[in-house]
Amino acid sequence: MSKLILVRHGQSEWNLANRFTGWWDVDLTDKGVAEARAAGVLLAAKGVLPTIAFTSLQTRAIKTLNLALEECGRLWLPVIKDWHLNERHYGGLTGLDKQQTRDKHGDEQVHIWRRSFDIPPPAMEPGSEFDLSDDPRYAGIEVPMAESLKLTIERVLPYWESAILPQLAKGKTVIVSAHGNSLRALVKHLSNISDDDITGLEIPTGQPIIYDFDGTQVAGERRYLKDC
Ligand SMILES: O=C(O)[C@@H](CO)OP(=O)(O)O
Repeated sequence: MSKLILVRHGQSEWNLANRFTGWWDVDLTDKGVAEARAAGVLLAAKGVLPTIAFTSLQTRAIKTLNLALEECGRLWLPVIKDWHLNERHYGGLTGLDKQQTRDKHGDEQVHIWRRSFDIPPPAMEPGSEFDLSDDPRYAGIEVPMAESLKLTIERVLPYWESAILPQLAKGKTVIVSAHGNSLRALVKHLSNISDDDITGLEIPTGQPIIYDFDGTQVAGERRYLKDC
Protein backbone atom coordinates (compact mmCIF):
# COMPACT_ATOMS: atom_id res chain seq x y z
CA MET A 1 0.00 0.00 0.00
CA SER A 2 1.51 3.35 -0.98
CA LYS A 3 0.70 6.70 0.61
CA LEU A 4 0.06 10.20 -0.63
CA ILE A 5 0.77 13.14 1.68
CA LEU A 6 -0.68 16.52 0.69
CA VAL A 7 0.44 19.61 2.54
CA ARG A 8 -0.55 23.22 1.96
CA HIS A 9 2.30 25.68 2.57
CA GLY A 10 2.51 27.35 5.98
CA GLN A 11 1.09 30.85 6.48
CA SER A 12 2.46 33.25 3.85
CA GLU A 13 3.11 36.98 4.15
CA TRP A 14 0.04 37.68 2.04
CA ASN A 15 -2.14 35.18 3.92
CA LEU A 16 -1.29 37.31 6.94
CA ALA A 17 -1.78 40.62 5.08
CA ASN A 18 -5.09 39.32 3.63
CA ARG A 19 -4.10 40.01 0.01
CA PHE A 20 -5.04 37.97 -3.08
CA THR A 21 -1.87 36.05 -3.94
CA GLY A 22 -2.22 33.42 -6.68
CA TRP A 23 0.99 33.09 -8.70
CA TRP A 24 2.69 36.05 -6.98
CA ASP A 25 5.72 34.77 -5.09
CA VAL A 26 5.62 35.61 -1.40
CA ASP A 27 7.59 34.13 1.47
CA LEU A 28 6.45 32.34 4.62
CA THR A 29 5.87 34.27 7.84
CA ASP A 30 7.51 33.10 11.08
CA LYS A 31 4.24 31.33 11.87
CA GLY A 32 4.36 29.69 8.42
CA VAL A 33 7.90 28.45 9.07
CA ALA A 34 6.76 26.99 12.41
CA GLU A 35 3.77 25.29 10.72
CA ALA A 36 6.04 23.77 8.07
CA ARG A 37 8.47 22.47 10.68
CA ALA A 38 5.59 21.07 12.74
CA ALA A 39 4.35 19.18 9.66
CA GLY A 40 7.76 17.51 9.38
CA VAL A 41 7.85 16.69 13.09
CA LEU A 42 4.42 15.05 12.71
CA LEU A 43 5.56 12.99 9.71
CA ALA A 44 8.50 11.70 11.76
CA ALA A 45 6.35 11.05 14.86
CA LYS A 46 3.79 9.07 12.84
CA GLY A 47 6.49 7.23 10.89
CA VAL A 48 5.07 8.43 7.55
CA LEU A 49 8.31 9.16 5.73
CA PRO A 50 8.13 10.34 2.13
CA THR A 51 10.35 8.74 -0.51
CA ILE A 52 9.74 11.29 -3.30
CA ALA A 53 8.55 14.91 -3.27
CA PHE A 54 6.66 17.22 -5.60
CA THR A 55 6.14 20.94 -5.24
CA SER A 56 5.29 24.08 -7.25
CA LEU A 57 7.63 26.80 -8.52
CA GLN A 58 6.57 29.09 -5.66
CA THR A 59 8.80 29.92 -2.70
CA ARG A 60 6.17 29.37 -0.02
CA ALA A 61 5.52 25.77 -1.10
CA ILE A 62 9.20 24.98 -1.78
CA LYS A 63 10.27 26.30 1.64
CA THR A 64 7.45 24.44 3.38
CA LEU A 65 8.62 21.24 1.73
CA ASN A 66 12.26 21.82 2.65
CA LEU A 67 11.47 22.64 6.28
CA ALA A 68 9.20 19.62 6.65
CA LEU A 69 11.75 17.32 5.01
CA GLU A 70 14.49 18.69 7.24
CA GLU A 71 12.45 17.92 10.36
CA CYS A 72 11.82 14.33 9.28
CA GLY A 73 15.41 13.75 8.13
CA ARG A 74 14.59 13.56 4.42
CA LEU A 75 16.26 16.62 2.88
CA TRP A 76 18.06 14.21 0.57
CA LEU A 77 14.89 13.16 -1.28
CA PRO A 78 14.47 13.72 -5.00
CA VAL A 79 12.25 16.80 -5.43
CA ILE A 80 10.34 17.62 -8.61
CA LYS A 81 9.22 21.24 -8.98
CA ASP A 82 6.56 22.00 -11.55
CA TRP A 83 4.33 24.98 -12.35
CA HIS A 84 1.30 22.70 -12.74
CA LEU A 85 1.18 22.58 -8.92
CA ASN A 86 1.18 26.40 -8.59
CA GLU A 87 -1.64 28.21 -6.83
CA ARG A 88 -4.69 29.15 -8.92
CA HIS A 89 -3.90 32.40 -10.81
CA TYR A 90 -5.86 35.28 -9.24
CA GLY A 91 -5.83 37.46 -12.36
CA GLY A 92 -6.56 41.16 -11.85
CA LEU A 93 -7.28 40.60 -8.15
CA THR A 94 -3.62 39.72 -7.47
CA GLY A 95 -2.16 42.02 -4.84
CA LEU A 96 -5.50 43.54 -3.77
CA ASP A 97 -6.62 43.57 -0.15
CA LYS A 98 -9.44 41.02 0.30
CA GLN A 99 -11.46 43.19 2.69
CA GLN A 100 -11.15 46.33 0.56
CA THR A 101 -12.27 44.28 -2.46
CA ARG A 102 -15.33 43.12 -0.46
CA ASP A 103 -16.10 46.71 0.54
CA LYS A 104 -15.93 47.75 -3.12
CA HIS A 105 -17.64 44.81 -4.89
CA GLY A 106 -19.69 43.20 -2.10
CA ASP A 107 -19.30 39.92 -0.17
CA GLU A 108 -21.22 37.87 -2.71
CA GLN A 109 -19.12 38.90 -5.70
CA VAL A 110 -15.88 38.29 -3.81
CA HIS A 111 -17.13 34.88 -2.65
CA ILE A 112 -17.89 34.01 -6.29
CA TRP A 113 -14.39 35.04 -7.35
CA ARG A 114 -12.81 33.11 -4.48
CA ARG A 115 -14.86 29.94 -4.34
CA SER A 116 -17.13 29.46 -7.38
CA PHE A 117 -16.22 26.39 -9.40
CA ASP A 118 -16.00 27.85 -12.88
CA ILE A 119 -16.17 31.66 -12.73
CA PRO A 120 -12.65 33.08 -13.05
CA PRO A 121 -11.66 36.38 -11.46
CA PRO A 122 -11.17 39.36 -13.82
CA ALA A 123 -8.15 38.87 -16.10
CA MET A 124 -4.82 40.45 -15.27
CA GLU A 125 -3.85 43.39 -17.48
CA PRO A 126 -0.79 42.36 -19.53
CA GLY A 127 2.26 44.28 -18.27
CA SER A 128 0.66 44.99 -14.88
CA GLU A 129 3.00 45.09 -11.89
CA PHE A 130 2.02 41.49 -11.01
CA ASP A 131 2.32 40.04 -14.55
CA LEU A 132 4.84 37.17 -14.34
CA SER A 133 5.00 36.41 -18.08
CA ASP A 134 8.68 37.46 -18.20
CA ASP A 135 9.74 35.67 -15.02
CA PRO A 136 12.56 33.28 -16.00
CA ARG A 137 11.03 30.42 -14.04
CA TYR A 138 8.08 30.45 -16.47
CA ALA A 139 10.19 30.57 -19.65
CA GLY A 140 8.37 28.60 -22.35
CA ILE A 141 5.13 28.50 -20.35
CA GLU A 142 2.04 30.47 -21.23
CA VAL A 143 1.35 32.16 -17.89
CA PRO A 144 -2.43 32.33 -17.37
CA MET A 145 -4.11 35.72 -16.99
CA ALA A 146 -6.73 34.33 -14.51
CA GLU A 147 -7.91 30.88 -13.42
CA SER A 148 -11.12 29.51 -11.92
CA LEU A 149 -10.93 26.29 -9.90
CA LYS A 150 -12.12 24.48 -13.03
CA LEU A 151 -9.22 25.85 -15.07
CA THR A 152 -6.84 24.96 -12.24
CA ILE A 153 -8.13 21.38 -12.29
CA GLU A 154 -7.57 21.28 -16.05
CA ARG A 155 -3.81 21.75 -15.54
CA VAL A 156 -3.37 19.96 -12.17
CA LEU A 157 -5.06 16.68 -13.13
CA PRO A 158 -3.04 15.85 -16.27
CA TYR A 159 0.11 16.44 -14.21
CA TRP A 160 -1.25 14.26 -11.42
CA GLU A 161 -1.91 11.46 -13.88
CA SER A 162 1.33 11.68 -15.84
CA ALA A 163 3.85 12.50 -13.09
CA ILE A 164 2.56 11.74 -9.59
CA LEU A 165 0.30 8.71 -9.98
CA PRO A 166 3.08 6.59 -11.59
CA GLN A 167 5.16 7.10 -8.43
CA LEU A 168 2.32 5.80 -6.27
CA ALA A 169 1.98 2.84 -8.61
CA LYS A 170 5.66 2.07 -7.89
CA GLY A 171 4.90 1.95 -4.16
CA LYS A 172 6.46 5.29 -3.27
CA THR A 173 5.36 7.46 -0.36
CA VAL A 174 4.71 10.72 -2.19
CA ILE A 175 4.59 14.16 -0.57
CA VAL A 176 3.05 17.07 -2.51
CA SER A 177 3.67 20.53 -1.03
CA ALA A 178 1.36 22.96 -2.80
CA HIS A 179 -1.39 25.55 -2.37
CA GLY A 180 -4.95 26.04 -1.14
CA ASN A 181 -6.53 25.82 -4.57
CA SER A 182 -4.15 23.47 -6.42
CA LEU A 183 -4.75 21.06 -3.51
CA ARG A 184 -8.53 21.66 -3.61
CA ALA A 185 -8.29 20.60 -7.26
CA LEU A 186 -6.57 17.34 -6.31
CA VAL A 187 -8.78 16.60 -3.31
CA LYS A 188 -11.92 17.21 -5.42
CA HIS A 189 -10.72 14.51 -7.80
CA LEU A 190 -9.43 12.03 -5.20
CA SER A 191 -12.42 12.30 -2.85
CA ASN A 192 -14.94 12.60 -5.69
CA ILE A 193 -16.40 15.89 -4.44
CA SER A 194 -19.12 17.53 -6.54
CA ASP A 195 -18.75 20.93 -8.24
CA ASP A 196 -21.25 22.34 -5.71
CA ASP A 197 -19.70 20.83 -2.59
CA ILE A 198 -16.11 21.82 -3.42
CA THR A 199 -17.03 25.47 -2.82
CA GLY A 200 -17.23 24.67 0.92
CA LEU A 201 -13.90 22.84 1.23
CA GLU A 202 -11.00 24.72 2.82
CA ILE A 203 -7.50 23.26 3.19
CA PRO A 204 -5.68 24.45 6.34
CA THR A 205 -2.02 25.57 6.16
CA GLY A 206 0.71 23.14 7.24
CA GLN A 207 -1.62 20.26 8.07
CA PRO A 208 -0.66 17.02 6.25
CA ILE A 209 -3.54 15.12 4.61
CA ILE A 210 -3.09 11.40 3.92
CA TYR A 211 -4.56 9.09 1.30
CA ASP A 212 -3.73 5.37 1.08
CA PHE A 213 -3.31 3.93 -2.39
CA ASP A 214 -3.60 0.42 -3.68
CA GLY A 215 -1.68 0.60 -6.96
CA THR A 216 -3.18 3.67 -8.61
CA GLN A 217 -6.58 3.44 -6.91
CA VAL A 218 -7.45 5.53 -3.86
CA ALA A 219 -7.84 2.86 -1.20
CA GLY A 220 -8.96 4.92 1.71
CA GLU A 221 -10.64 8.00 3.08
CA ARG A 222 -8.97 11.39 3.24
CA ARG A 223 -7.54 11.81 6.74
CA TYR A 224 -5.52 14.43 8.57
CA LEU A 225 -2.27 12.85 9.71
CA LYS A 226 -2.71 14.40 13.18
CA ASP A 227 -5.85 12.21 13.59
CA CYS A 228 -4.25 8.94 12.38
O1 LIG B 1 -4.78 34.41 -2.17
C1 LIG B 1 -4.70 33.25 -2.62
O2 LIG B 1 -3.98 32.94 -3.58
C2 LIG B 1 -5.55 32.14 -2.02
C3 LIG B 1 -4.79 31.27 -1.06
O3 LIG B 1 -4.22 31.94 -0.01
O4 LIG B 1 -6.63 32.72 -1.33
P1 LIG B 1 -8.13 32.18 -1.33
O5 LIG B 1 -8.40 31.73 0.07
O6 LIG B 1 -8.94 33.39 -1.70
O7 LIG B 1 -8.25 31.08 -2.35
